[in-house]
Amino acid sequence: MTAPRAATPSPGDIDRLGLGFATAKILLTALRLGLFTALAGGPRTPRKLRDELGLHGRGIEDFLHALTALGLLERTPDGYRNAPVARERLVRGPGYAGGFLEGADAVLYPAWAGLEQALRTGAPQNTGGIEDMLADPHRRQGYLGMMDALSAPLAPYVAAALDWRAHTVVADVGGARGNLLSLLLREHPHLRGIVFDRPQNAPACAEHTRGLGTGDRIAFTGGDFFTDALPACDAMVVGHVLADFSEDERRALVRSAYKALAPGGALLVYDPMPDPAHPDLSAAVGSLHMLVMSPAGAGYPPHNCAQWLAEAGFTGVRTLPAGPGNTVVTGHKPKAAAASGNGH
Ligand SMILES: C[S@@+](CC[C@H](N)C(=O)[O-])C[C@H]1O[C@@H](n2cnc3c(N)ncnc32)[C@H](O)[C@@H]1O
Repeated sequence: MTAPRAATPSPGDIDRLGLGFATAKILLTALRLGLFTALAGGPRTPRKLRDELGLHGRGIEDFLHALTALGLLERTPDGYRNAPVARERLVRGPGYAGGFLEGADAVLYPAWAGLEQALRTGAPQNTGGIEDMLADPHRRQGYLGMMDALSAPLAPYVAAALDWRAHTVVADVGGARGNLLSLLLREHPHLRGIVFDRPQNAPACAEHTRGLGTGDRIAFTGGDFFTDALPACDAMVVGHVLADFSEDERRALVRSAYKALAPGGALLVYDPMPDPAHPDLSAAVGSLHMLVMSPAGAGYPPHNCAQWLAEAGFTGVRTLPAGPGNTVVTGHKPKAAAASGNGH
């Protein structure tokens, strides 16, 4: 069977695709400079912006012109001002959508410069591993913000993927600072939660869940999900985690999940799950992030995940789309299963 064809670019599109890095860097640099935030106070001339942002002056007109052509700024007789979308989403403060992009600029952009090298060698192109990053409070905070930005749009899909009335304690394994779990618990007030993650994330989780009003319903367990038992629970979320690791490690984690769940409990996995039969740029890009950022990670087709769950003993395995680039897979531990696992 042949795969459905993706949209065919015109010859003119090819240059635009190839120079996409320039457009990306214009937006990312504007965010890094705090340009949209500076313009929240009203229009500014290029000269005023140069002084406020500490710039040289050369190139500023072209830079502002480009942002205007992108629809992010508007030119007025008093100078440049934010276009409506920039006013709503790119000014630092509530509703700011630039946090993830600022993190992507700092972490992903340099790693993507090594895409060719990653494809040739299979080696990640970032500097330092997760433990280095977690040891640095500033980088850790940026990382946690990026994770929140990636998973928050999936919360409605997670909240709708199971009949949560049948569950009481949900563990979010690799749950970071409890952002997604908080959104789920706010949607289903009878649930209590456990975040299982590296111990370094405990203070951030306590602070973040307190801020979201779920601190009294969420406990934190620190550990290593490859060497420690996972928390006992009757529902478990493993999101944006399996794709960071090799296939053997994913299978091992799914088996640990099965062991920790009570009979009748449910496992929910979400990740970028590119399926070659259905080309999806978001899923493929999400998967390539893992190529350049991790030693063995990659997205995987939904049917592979379904198979790992079935091999571990889960039944009723279902696959559900979860917005651009992500898929949710769920399965249940049979009610008759022994709590300690199925012997696989
Ligand atoms: C990509 S983030 C996903 C966070 C969250 N689930 C989400 O969707 O936003 C992976 C998480 O797994 C945690 N993690 C990585 N290796 C771990 C390990 N060996 N044991 C426990 N947690 C780990 C990281 O600290 C991080 O919070």
